[in-house]
Amino acid sequence: MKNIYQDDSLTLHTDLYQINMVETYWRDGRYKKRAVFELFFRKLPFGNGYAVFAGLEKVIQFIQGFRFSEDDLEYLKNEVGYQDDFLDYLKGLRFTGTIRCMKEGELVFGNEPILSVDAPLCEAQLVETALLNIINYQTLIATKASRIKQVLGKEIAMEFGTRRAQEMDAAIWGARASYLAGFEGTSNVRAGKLFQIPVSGTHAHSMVQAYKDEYTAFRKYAETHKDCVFLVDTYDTLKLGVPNAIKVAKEMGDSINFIGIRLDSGDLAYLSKEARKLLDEAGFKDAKIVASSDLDEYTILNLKAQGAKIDSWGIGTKLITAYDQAALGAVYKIVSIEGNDGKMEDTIKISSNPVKVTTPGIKKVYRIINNKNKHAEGDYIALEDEGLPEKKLRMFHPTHTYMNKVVTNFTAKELHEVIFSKGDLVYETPCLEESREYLKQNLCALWDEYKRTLNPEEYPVDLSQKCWDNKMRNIEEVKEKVAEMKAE
Ligand SMILES: Nc1ncnc2c1ncn2[C@@H]1O[C@H](COP(=O)(O)OP(=O)(O)OP(=O)(O)O)[C@@H](O)[C@H]1O
Ligand SMILES: O=P(O)(O)OC[C@H]1O[C@H](OP(=O)(O)OP(=O)(O)O)[C@H](O)[C@@H]1O
Ligand SMILES: O=C(O)c1cccnc1
Repeated sequence: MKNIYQDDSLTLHTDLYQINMVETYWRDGRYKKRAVFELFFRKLPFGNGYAVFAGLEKVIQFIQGFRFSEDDLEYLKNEVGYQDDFLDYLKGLRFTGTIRCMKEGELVFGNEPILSVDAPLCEAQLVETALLNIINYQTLIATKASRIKQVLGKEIAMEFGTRRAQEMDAAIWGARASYLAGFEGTSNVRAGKLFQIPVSGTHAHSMVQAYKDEYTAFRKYAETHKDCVFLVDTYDTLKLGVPNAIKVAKEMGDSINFIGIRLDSGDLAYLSKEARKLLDEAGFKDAKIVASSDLDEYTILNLKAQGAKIDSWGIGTKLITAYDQAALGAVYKIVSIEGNDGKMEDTIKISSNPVKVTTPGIKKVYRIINNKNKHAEGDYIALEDEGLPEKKLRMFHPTHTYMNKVVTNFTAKELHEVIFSKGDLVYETPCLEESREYLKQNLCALWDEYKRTLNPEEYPVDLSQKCWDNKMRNIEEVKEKVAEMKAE
């Protein structure tokens, strides 16, 4: 069936309720009220000690292209039933607000604003869904990839997940997030082209099956390619696969670059150790062993503990689908709104679950770096307009306030950059390589205790005294108001 509408804009990449709320604000005349929303997640994914922020580049693309197309408006009129006057308003709508955000490759923790949108209420509301969609996925995959890299150290990690990804966009942006997080490359050629990520690849079992035997398949491949990694597990890894790879490598000599072999099934520890012996005995001490097959940080760690002789790792399904945790759970919450007198007023959401009570007010996030050892002491969230003490900073846990410390001789690094100012892009986006390097530096400044993959220490994310007092005051005020409303 031919679709009558073009997929020519991303602005409708939102939930219907956002447009419905916007219609209410617009008809009520409230739509231009200044509002500030913050995007954050509550709990670190995978039980990790940190998350890696990714998604800003796509957020920028989305905001720059934010406008309803003629086709979008036609659809909203014909199929959803909005009226012409409201559609006229939507037609002229552009993003005119200010966005502050952490840089890609920043380390991020629970309950701290990654991004804030300060814009007319309608605009801030309409971008929510897309921003969450982008950041939730890319940050999740970057974090998973970083966990895997923590286990691998300097060993090569290749992203192989496209065929198992949740559709094409996920494959592309997941490959980018993995590279940002320290992977050495991807098998996805389009991601390579779009983001200048190194691409590499071996060959599949189908090629061996197409030629019926490994010797012919490897030989034909070697006659057509300089760099060769032969997949040796189609029939019998140690009796047929590896010997055939060695035979072809010897025959072809310097006319090929025999990089090594790939194992994709069976006992990867045992097979890699035995294959290593065969390759060494044949004089191919530099030949590498690549492994793939449902790998993740747990299997890799276990294979290493078994003394597996694997040099390079192809990682697909469990990375690109964030197999053990499907969503990051980031949310977008309003923290301040312009009141009738034009002044900004804090807003709070109360919940019976204490972790779901939001922190009101426009805030800044600082990373407190110890000047002596250059490591992070924790993150400090302060109200936008409060100054930071220069000499002595008291940090305390926002829930367990008895957990506290005084930090001296520190540098407070503000983590938000202004990305859009009054609708204009003012941020110079670093290239992917720079963001990748930035993450490496950030990880160096994080104590190992937060980086281990199993039961890491909890990194402090603290509120300033003013921010904490303000939250408590807001909670009391709302409780009083609720009590009054109940009494009426
Ligand atoms: N020595 C090992 N220790 C722990 N896990 C291993 C070891 N060797 C392989 N694995 C993992 O065990 C799983 C084996 O998967 P499975 O039995 O489904 O198939 P396979 O051996 O890969 O064969 P096939 O691809 O033909 O299904 C994979 O996740 C692999 O990473
Ligand atoms: O295991 P993953 O981490 O998801 O890595 C990607 C997988 O994709 C390929 O298998 P597939 O069976 O799709 O094709 P093949 O015939 O090339 O083995 C490859 O051999 C890996 O096993
Ligand atoms: O190049 C490979 O070996 C590869 C690429 C994608 C998926 N599986 C394997």
